[in-house]
Amino acid sequence: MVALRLEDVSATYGRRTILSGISTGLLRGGRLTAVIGPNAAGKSTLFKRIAGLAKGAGLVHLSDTAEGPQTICYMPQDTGANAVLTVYESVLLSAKQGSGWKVKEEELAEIDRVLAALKIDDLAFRGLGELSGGQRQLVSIAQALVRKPEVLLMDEPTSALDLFRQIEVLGFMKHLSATSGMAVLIALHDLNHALRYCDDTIVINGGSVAASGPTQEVITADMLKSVYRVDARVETCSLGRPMVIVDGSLSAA
Ligand SMILES: Nc1ncnc2c1ncn2[C@@H]1O[C@H](COP(=O)(O)OP(=O)(O)OP(=O)(O)O)[C@@H](O)[C@H]1O
Repeated sequence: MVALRLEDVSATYGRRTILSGISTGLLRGGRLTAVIGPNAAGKSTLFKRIAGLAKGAGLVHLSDTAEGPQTICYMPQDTGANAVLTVYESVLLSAKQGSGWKVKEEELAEIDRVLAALKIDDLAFRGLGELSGGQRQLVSIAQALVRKPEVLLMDEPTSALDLFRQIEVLGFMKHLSATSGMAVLIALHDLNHALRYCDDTIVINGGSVAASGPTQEVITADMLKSVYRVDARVETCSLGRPMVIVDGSLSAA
């Protein structure tokens, strides 16, 4: 199964250093890893650096992988709407990236499966330009999944989704990574989603790793205070699940 490890990774835009000294343990296939941290901490930049879309020193180690074009897939936070294509065409185009243009039956069947799994099969022949923000986000997820990457980097994939869709998508990703062996890294702002769905969590703050490890060990009141500047508690709800309860911001206290 694929495993990803970062060794002293940095990232720069021009002369500006955004990330430095980012090292991780083995991020294994079959697991979901949350990447959390405040706005502008460097989460998207980290994903771009891993995907080879940003420059910087250090090493991105990938083991037990075929290292083809489908190895790493980055699903960006903002996906523009190409009004010319239908949903189906855009997903097919993504599936064919890096391979020939001959379309096989099983590729079409896979697109049907992914659209159905994300419950957007009814949108297949609608133009991208006429979709809502949440619908477009689901299409972006479909475009990433049909490529069947070994490492999937999802940048805030649920930010435009309603509550029902958020838990559907995250539950589906957890199931998919466990069954397919894909390593999934998800940038998230909702820390309760990280606690519920993600095995491990990496906290980025000011371009460095502030904490990393099993999610429940990482998301603590102390971390929330030092990284997010909020007074918060992590308590067990009536169903036995840990939950973040925010009492206020430190600057307002
Ligand atoms: N193309 C770019 N050129 C120069 N600076 C950039 C570029 N993209 C991002 N930055 C800067 O890099 C820093 C990190 O941005 P990044 O998008 O990685 O943060 P983030 O943690 O994903 O933030 P958010 O939670 O707000 O999405 C920010 O200060 C941002 O202004």
